[in-house]
Amino acid sequence: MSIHIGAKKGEIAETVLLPGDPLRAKWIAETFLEDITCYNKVRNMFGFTGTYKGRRISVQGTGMGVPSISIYAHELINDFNVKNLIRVGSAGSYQKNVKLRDIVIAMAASSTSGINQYRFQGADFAPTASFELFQQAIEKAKEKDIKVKAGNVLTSDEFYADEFESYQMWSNFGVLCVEMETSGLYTLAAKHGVSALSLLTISDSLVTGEKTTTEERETTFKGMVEIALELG
Ligand SMILES: O=P(O)(O)O[C@H]1O[C@H](CO)[C@@H](O)[C@H]1O
Ligand SMILES: O=c1cc[nH]c(=O)[nH]1
Repeated sequence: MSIHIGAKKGEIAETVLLPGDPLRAKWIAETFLEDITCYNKVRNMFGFTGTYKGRRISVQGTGMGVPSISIYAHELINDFNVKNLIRVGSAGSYQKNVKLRDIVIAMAASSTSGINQYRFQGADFAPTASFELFQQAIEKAKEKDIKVKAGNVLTSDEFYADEFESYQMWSNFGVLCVEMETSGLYTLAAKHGVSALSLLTISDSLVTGEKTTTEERETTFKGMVEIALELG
């Protein structure tokens, strides 16, 4: 057991799916996995282990933002020996051609989060996806005939920006969408020599103002999860 994860050694698989929302973790476990056990209820940040096509896999809620996912990623890697960390999150589109429910694979994550500025003493670190997981995700998406987009995403420290139009700068530099965790996840994976990938489903668009419902954010996004479950 670690500070935030109430599992015993061996109860968490080497590959873990990481939704921000703990209820999405529950939905993923109940919908896709067999023989599930709930190994974590600390702070209601549910974690489950089960099997998918005979392979052991876990799914752990991370909460929102870089500080929260950093706690879970740190403990999963250091206390539970997790090797593949695959985020399955929602994101807001920054581009006209990135539409509601599109799947975006984060090749890299720009960020407004201060932690890497502090960590690298003002220099820039480029948090990038695991090439192996990225390649696998592209292949699996092709096999399943699921369309994906891939590129740079923004990991933001704020959901509600003071200036709504501030998204334009990132959009002008080709950033596909905004979410709140990937930069932290990729940085910790690099630090500890493990693999990470973020798959994101577009839940709303800053360009058009369209939105999915709360229920959809909790319990849909099936395509992204079907790809993620095959990785590692
Ligand atoms: O749907 P999740 O995985 O939580 O991801 C996105 O949704 C949350 C904001 O509503 C942030 O955590 C953001 O990254
Ligand atoms: O972080 C997020 C997630 C979804 N939509 C946004 O606008 N921001």
